[in-house]
Amino acid sequence: MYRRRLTSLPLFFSHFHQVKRADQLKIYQAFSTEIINPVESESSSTRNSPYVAFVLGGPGSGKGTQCLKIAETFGFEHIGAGDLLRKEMYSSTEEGAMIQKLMREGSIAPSEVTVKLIQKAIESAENRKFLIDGFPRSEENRTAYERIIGAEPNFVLFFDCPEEVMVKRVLNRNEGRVDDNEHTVKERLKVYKAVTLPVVNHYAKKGKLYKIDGTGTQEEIFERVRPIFSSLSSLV
Ligand SMILES: Nc1ncnc2c1ncn2[C@@H]1O[C@H](COP(=O)(O)OP(=O)(O)OP(=O)(O)O)[C@@H](O)[C@H]1O
Ligand SMILES: Nc1ccn([C@H]2C[C@H](O)[C@@H](COP(=O)(O)O)O2)c(=O)n1
Ligand SMILES: [Mg+2]
Repeated sequence: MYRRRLTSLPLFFSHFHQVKRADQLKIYQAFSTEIINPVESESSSTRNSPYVAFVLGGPGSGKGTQCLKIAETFGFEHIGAGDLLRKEMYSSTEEGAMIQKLMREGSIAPSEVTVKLIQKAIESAENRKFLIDGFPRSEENRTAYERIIGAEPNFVLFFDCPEEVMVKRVLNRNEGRVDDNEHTVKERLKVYKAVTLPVVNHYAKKGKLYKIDGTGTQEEIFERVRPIFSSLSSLV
């Protein structure tokens, strides 16, 4: 069954041409989407475990916006790690107060807290296909997920966007977020470069990373994302 389903893949990948980078990683490039060593794994839904895509990118790179479109078009459940933490933040607990402080500083919450919230969201959903948006933000997040959930993601989407574009989007967001201000966005960018980009590189080396050009209109970006999910619909 697995082999038969994979026969559609060469068709999909024929839209991409292979190029070699200086570091010898193979990259399949189509328009602005790079698939670094694409790996197709057996359909998780057939094994009854969740099918998971992590969604990464800097603050304002468009993760949440694109996740909404993917969820609507391809039937994935969208779990925003930041959204879960924000919900927790508004609970009048000690943990809520701690999260609020971290968010204002642009820091990352303790991995155990975030992973437990994600675990609860996965377990309470009827859907078995998930987009986990804004996670893992650090190597510690990543290893905590592997330890607590006992699995790796099926693949990772990464929205690559210039810093000035991200800052402009964040400062125009106007959703009342405690971290949407010039000071916090600068801190978040520092954390992103120092702590999140190594996680992106980890998945690139493992052949699990789809790198998407995050510039242009929301629609243009979604057209770069669409083929990835279209090619999956026969697998998951
Ligand atoms: N392609 C785009 N062009 C212009 N504005 C965009 C685009 N994509 C998203 N936006 C807007 O930019 C802001 C940030 O987008 P979004 O919330 O999706 O980013 P994010 O990556 O989830 O950021 P964060 O990590 O801070 O949650 C939002 O106001 C959104 O409407
Ligand atoms: N894995 C995560 C995800 C998010 N946070 C905190 C820190 C972020 O600045 C904030 C907002 O997240 P976003 O909505 O931008 O994904 O939430 C975290 O600590 N750990
Ligand atoms: Mg977001």
